[in-house]
Amino acid sequence: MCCSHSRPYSVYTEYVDPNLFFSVLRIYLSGWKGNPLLSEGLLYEGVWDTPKKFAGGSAAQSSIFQCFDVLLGIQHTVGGVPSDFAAEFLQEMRTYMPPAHQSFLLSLKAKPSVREFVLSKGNATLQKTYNECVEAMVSLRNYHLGIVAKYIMIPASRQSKVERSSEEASESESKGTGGTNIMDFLKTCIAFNGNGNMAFTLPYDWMPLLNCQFLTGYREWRLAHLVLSFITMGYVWQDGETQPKEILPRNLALPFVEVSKNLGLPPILVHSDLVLANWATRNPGGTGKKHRWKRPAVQLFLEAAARGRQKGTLLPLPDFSADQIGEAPGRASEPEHMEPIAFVACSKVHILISPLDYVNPDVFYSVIRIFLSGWKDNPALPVGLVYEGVSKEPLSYSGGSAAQSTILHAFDEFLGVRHSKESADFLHRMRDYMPPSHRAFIEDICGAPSLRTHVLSSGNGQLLTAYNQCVESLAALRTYHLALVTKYLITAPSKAKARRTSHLPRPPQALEERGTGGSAVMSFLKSVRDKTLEALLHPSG
Ligand code: HEM
Ligand SMILES: N[C@@H](CC(=O)c1ccccc1NC=O)C(=O)O
Repeated sequence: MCCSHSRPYSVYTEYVDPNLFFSVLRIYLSGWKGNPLLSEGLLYEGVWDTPKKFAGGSAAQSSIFQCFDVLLGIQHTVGGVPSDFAAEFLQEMRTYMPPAHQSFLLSLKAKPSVREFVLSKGNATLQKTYNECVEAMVSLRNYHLGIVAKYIMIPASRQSKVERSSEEASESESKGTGGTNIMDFLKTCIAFNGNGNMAFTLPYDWMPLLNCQFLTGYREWRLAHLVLSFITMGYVWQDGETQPKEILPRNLALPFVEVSKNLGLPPILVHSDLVLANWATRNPGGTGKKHRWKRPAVQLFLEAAARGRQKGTLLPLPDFSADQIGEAPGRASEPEHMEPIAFVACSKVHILISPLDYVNPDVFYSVIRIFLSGWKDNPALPVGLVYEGVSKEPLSYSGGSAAQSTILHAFDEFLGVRHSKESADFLHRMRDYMPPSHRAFIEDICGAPSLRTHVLSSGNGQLLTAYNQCVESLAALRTYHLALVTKYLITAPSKAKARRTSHLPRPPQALEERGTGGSAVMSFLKSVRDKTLEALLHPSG
């Protein structure tokens, strides 16, 4: 199907200058319907007595996409919230097409769609081809989103900056507010898809130089790190592990390094991007607990399979941020409450790991995992990545890993678990990938008097039992995690290899032996679990 090709778009976007398009050409395409500049419409003198409203010229009036939609049985949203009226809009756009095109669409609509035909046949090959066509449409529309961002959103944000700065004249110039407003850019990259989930547009072809001075407040800096890290991972691994990008372009590298320095984080995707910052309130205006449902905000992992370049896979992740554990009953300062707190905390994490069961292990391994991979201890990018404009030498950073989650580090220190030198070295290195306040929190726990020594010296049997329950539940959690890792990293890939055909890309091989954080997975995780058990106290005498 011809839409598997985005070349015609590339040709167009190669020679039309975005600023010229936005500030000179675009107005001549505008109409007088829904246009505040001509809100009453236009009077066609001598033709009609009253002004008429007509929409401006738009590629939505091209019959080709609509034709594919009808053929493939793709249905667009009808009604709903005011901004969600795709079907009505596209229908109206048909009235701007030449009548021959309109009647062609009508004749297509009158027949059963290809979708119905494919469904009725129950033929797997036919279904696969059909799905490829649908995916090609998605890919093309994603590509188009990028074009819209490049030709409208980014020039618009520049213009609003120019308007602002002409008001503030020399003041803003002296502050060096050149480049694109990073927040406008981030908003442009993150768009809502039909399900209300946020999705990304990849800016590889049009990434402007971003100005971080527009970021206000910690939350915005964290959002910037989250988005820039996703774009970076997508960029580096877009063509798979055999052809990683070795240079991160300046327009991405410079703001990413600046944002990272500001936050005290490394310039790579970290656990605090993927999990901790990756949620949003479902209904920001709503009140009451029901309305404050958290959900992952940016969960799109970028996959370059089949040259589509802009596909995505949703990765549902639990949010196991420390604030949830704060809901546990009891007060930390009182020893008798120690058991409920640590126990509830561990079992909460346990519950929160479970939802991962619904992430398909094949998809995780073959599609998603590569985008968590880093450029340290990774044979696919052994020398590291050059951050253009930052350093001539390549820099090495470990990939995103839950070993960067603060919670088990905190429990280990709190309970006095001592790991082997090799595991401890790795885990300590992972602390450099945490937000500095998390690192400091762990250090505070290390600096406090030892709970384990206190329990031992207290001679209090109840306290010792409570302590041991906590250690056991921590070890049980690690045993559970080991089973999860076996399912996702051992069983699934070996089954995938044994199968000859799959719609998924060939599973990557570079990190077969290692975790995305760089550890020697099974021996590391077993040692960490076994050393946890070694912390158990035995009543003396
Ligand atoms: C698909 C699911 C998962 C896989 C395949 C997986 C895999 C791994 C691997 C390979 C490591 C070793 C470190 C590295 O090199 O990256 C690791 C460590 C770790 N993972 Fe997971 N993980 C998964 C989900 C989770 C979840 C949901 C949690 C949430 C609590 C978690 C918590 C940890 C922790 C805390 C460590 C550090 C070792 C420890 O302290 O026990 N993992 N994981
Ligand atoms: N280190 C793991 C992946 C991992 O850490 C992970 C897997 C699923 C969901 C979240 C994860 N890490 C979060 O920071 C791996 O080697 O595949």
